[in-house]
Amino acid sequence: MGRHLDLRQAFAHHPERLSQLSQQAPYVFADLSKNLWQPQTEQLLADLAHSCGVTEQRDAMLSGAPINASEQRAVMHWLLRTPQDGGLLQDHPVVQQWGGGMVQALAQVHQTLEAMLDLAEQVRADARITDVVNIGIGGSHLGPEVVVQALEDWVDAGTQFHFVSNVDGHELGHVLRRVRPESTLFLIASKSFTTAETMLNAHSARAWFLAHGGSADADAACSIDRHFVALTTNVQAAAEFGISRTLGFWDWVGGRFSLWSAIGLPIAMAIGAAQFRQLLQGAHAMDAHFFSAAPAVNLPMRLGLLDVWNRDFLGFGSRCIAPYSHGLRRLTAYLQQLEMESNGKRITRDGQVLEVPTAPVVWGEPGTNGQHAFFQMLHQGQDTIPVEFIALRDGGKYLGAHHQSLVINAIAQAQALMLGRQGEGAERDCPGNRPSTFLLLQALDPASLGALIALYEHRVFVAGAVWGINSFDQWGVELGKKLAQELRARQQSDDWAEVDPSTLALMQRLAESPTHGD
Ligand SMILES: O=P(O)(O)OC[C@H]1O[C@H](O)[C@H](O)[C@@H](O)[C@@H]1O
Repeated sequence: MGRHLDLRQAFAHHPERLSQLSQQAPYVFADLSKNLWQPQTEQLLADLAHSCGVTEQRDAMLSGAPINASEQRAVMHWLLRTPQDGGLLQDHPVVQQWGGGMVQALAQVHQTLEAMLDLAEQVRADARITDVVNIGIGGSHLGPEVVVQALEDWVDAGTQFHFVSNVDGHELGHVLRRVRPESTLFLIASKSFTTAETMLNAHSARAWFLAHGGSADADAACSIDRHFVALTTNVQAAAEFGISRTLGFWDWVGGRFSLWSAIGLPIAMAIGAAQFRQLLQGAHAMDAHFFSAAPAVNLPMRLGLLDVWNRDFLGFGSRCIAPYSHGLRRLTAYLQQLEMESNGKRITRDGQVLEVPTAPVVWGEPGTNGQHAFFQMLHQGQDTIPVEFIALRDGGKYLGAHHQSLVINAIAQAQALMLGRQGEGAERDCPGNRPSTFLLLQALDPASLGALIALYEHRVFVAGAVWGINSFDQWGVELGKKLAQELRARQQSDDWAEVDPSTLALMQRLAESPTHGD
């Protein structure tokens, strides 16, 4: 049913294969027929999902239950794009059961959304602001960056958006050399407002601002108050930093799920309030599909189960994402955090070591560039690597011939992976029978992009629910941060005073005494 399936034979004997293994979902058409599975496979996987209680776990998320158990938090990023009246979910039986707490949470969501959109429109109307610098990392960076880049057709040409994330001074320096304090707005984006890279970048930006004509005096024309905004759940820490304008959000919004919240302010500034609402609307349409559609025609369910099939039954250790769209050139980086930080885990929710592999390595680059870089391995390498093509039905205003060429290349590559080539000599032959998924997005517009991102969020949920892991915490990132803090303290301590702070001396000293007190 899996590795022994010959896709060429399957299509030859079952012309109905495409219609059985593809479907339309909101803004996205998915062709799953070139994967190494059969309709019966999907039925068995649906039985597996049923036995793992995936639907019950999904409904628990919709009820506002604290399903992120290790942090005792609800998981409600989907609430951020739910209309005040519940929208397409208002008749859902679980929503019908919502208590006052959920109703109040939804009201707070809309209160914050209106404040955020008002601020966004104020900045867009202020001709003095020509540059917006978002300082944040991880979920406080990747989501806003991919959306602002993807929706550049809607971005006001009069304002430049910069995303600074790395602690490497080159990145912040590159931006500061190109902006002026009086025409720049700094967004300090950090859910915790403690992340070391973001805090150092924020302090350096403030120092630069004050050294180049900015003032700490709230009444000054070019003041911290007017030129810095904090996006965080930690309002107190933002105030201590000296920022008076803060847009807050809630603990039940995970960092990698936060672009729909105040973290999305740079998006709203870039595309405007109306288009930001379209982004939310597209995601909500996908939410309603995920929470309501039957498993057999529930695209996030089918894709999440396909991920389990490819990883655990076929043993594929990675998945290549190939967006055939320059606008989606940062999508893979975003999906790496979404998928690998959510499901890159070995312990189940009840503390047991998992016997099966979980999240694959997610990697890739836009097409057609990938065809000139790593597609050789995909066609003739020793490992089978599932490929995920993402193409646009409507290429927008850019040069029709270019879009046609782009989509034809994507389709041809999927076909070549499946068909392969035989009989032209060992070095020229391609084995074929290599799986791929083809996602055809309506267009690169706010609603379609919102739906696509929501599709990936829910797909990650489904795979995590089958594996029985908590897809919403990320304890693995704490150790490195802790060791970095200890190393910084050791480097500044007396007993290391004689150690040359150069990297090599540090590495040698660490080799002699790996941990504190050695
Ligand atoms: O938004 P912040 O609190 O600054 O956190 C930024 C990032 O820090 C860590 O890397 C977490 O693993 C990420 O999930 C988070 O997005």
